[in-house]
Amino acid sequence: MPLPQINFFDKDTDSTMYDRYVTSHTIISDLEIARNHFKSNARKKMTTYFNYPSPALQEELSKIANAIVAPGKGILAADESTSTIGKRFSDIGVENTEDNRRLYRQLLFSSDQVVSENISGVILFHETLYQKADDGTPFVELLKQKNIIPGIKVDKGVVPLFGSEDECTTQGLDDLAQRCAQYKADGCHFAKWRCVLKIKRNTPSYQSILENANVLARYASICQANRIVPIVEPEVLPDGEHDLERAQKVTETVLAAVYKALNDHHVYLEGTLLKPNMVTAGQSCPTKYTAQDIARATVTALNRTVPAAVAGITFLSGGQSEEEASVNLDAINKFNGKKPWPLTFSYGRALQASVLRAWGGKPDNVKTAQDELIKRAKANGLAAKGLYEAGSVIGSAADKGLFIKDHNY
Ligand SMILES: O=P(O)(O)OC[C@H]1O[C@](O)(COP(=O)(O)O)[C@@H](O)[C@@H]1O
Repeated sequence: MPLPQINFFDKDTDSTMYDRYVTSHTIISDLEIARNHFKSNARKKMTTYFNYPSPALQEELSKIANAIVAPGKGILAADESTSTIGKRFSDIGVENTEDNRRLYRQLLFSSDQVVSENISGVILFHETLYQKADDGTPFVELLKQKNIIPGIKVDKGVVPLFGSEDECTTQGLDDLAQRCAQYKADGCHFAKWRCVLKIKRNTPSYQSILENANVLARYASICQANRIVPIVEPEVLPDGEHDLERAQKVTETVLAAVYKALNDHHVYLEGTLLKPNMVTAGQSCPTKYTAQDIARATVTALNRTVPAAVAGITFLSGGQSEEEASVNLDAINKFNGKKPWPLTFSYGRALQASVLRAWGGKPDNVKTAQDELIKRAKANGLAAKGLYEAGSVIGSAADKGLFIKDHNY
C-alpha cells in the first residue's frame, strides 16, 4: 500500500522520525496517529501567532505618539540620572543635591508657556516625577498646565556584557510592568529606554546587536501593554575614528535588528517612537563632513531599516553642540529624499547646555536661563520643519562641543 503523503514535517528536526515511519511497515491506523502527532507539533512550531492590541489601545497609543511629533515640536530630555546630572552640575560648580536637582528642573518646567509651541513632551527621571515646585505644585501638573506630555525614563542603566569587548546591555525589565502601570496612573504617557552600542574594530558584536534589540523589544511590548508609548533608543556612540560610511552601516545593522525584534514581539509600530543617533563620523575621524553629508547618511540609513508605520523619529543629540544639533536636524528635514515619518528632536545636552551655563545655580539667573531654553526650543522647532537658519540663535553655549570621550553613562 502506498504511504500517505506526510508534508508537515520540519525537515531538519523531524527527518529521523519521518524516515523511521517511511521505512517501517506501519499499518495505516498508526500512520494516522503519527500524522496527527506531527500536525499538532507543526502547529506549535508556527511563529506567526499573534494578537493585535485592541482598537482602543491602538488609538490611545498612536494619539500620544502623534501628539509628541506634531509639526515643529519635539522632546526635552530632562531624564539625566543622578550621576549624569552630577556631571552637568560639576561643570557649572553646582552641588549635586536633591534640592538643587529639584530647583533646576523647576527652572525648566516653569519656563514661559511659549516653550510649549516647540516642546511637546518632557522625559523625567523617577525622582523628578515625584518632586514639586516651591508652591507645592507637582512637576507633572506644571507640565500638564502647559499642555506638555510627561514621559519617564524606565531603564535602570547599562551593565557589561560578559565576554564582550567592553560592550553592554541595559537592565530594568524585571519589575517593568508594575512600574509602567504606576507611572501611567501617575500621569506619564510615554517612556524611554536607552541601549548603547559601540563602534570599534570588532564591535558592535552580533551578541550586543541581538541582545540590545531584544531587550528594547521586550521593553516596548511591556510599555504598550500598560498604555504607554515606548521610545526605543538604540544609541550608536560617536566615539572612535571611523568614517561616515562605517557609522551608517553600523546604524543600519543595529536598526534592522531592532525592527526585526519589535516585529517578533508584536509591538504596534504606530504607537512607538524611535530615538536614534544621527549618522555622524566618529569624533576622532580626520575627515570632516558637512551637515548635508550627515543628512544623506542619516536619512538613507533610516529609509533602509525603519518601517513607515513608525509614528516618528526623535533624534538624540549625542554630544553635538547646540548649534550643530539644530543645523543637522534642519539639514535632515531639508534633505530631498523619502521621509515617511516626522523627524524631530529629543535632546538632552543640546537643549540644556546654555541653560545650565546661564543658571550657574543662582536664583537671580533663573529668568535668563529660561530664555535660553525657549531660544533653543524655537531653533529646534524650526529645524524640525527644515526652516532653521544656521547661526540665527546664539546661546551662551551654542557652539560648545558637548562630547565627552569614553563617557561612562
Ligand atoms: O545616562 P543617563 O543618565 O541615562 O542619560 C543619558 C541621556 O541620554 C539621552 O538619552 C540623550 O541625551 P543627549 O541628547 O544629551 O545625547 C537623554 O535622554 C539622557 O538624559
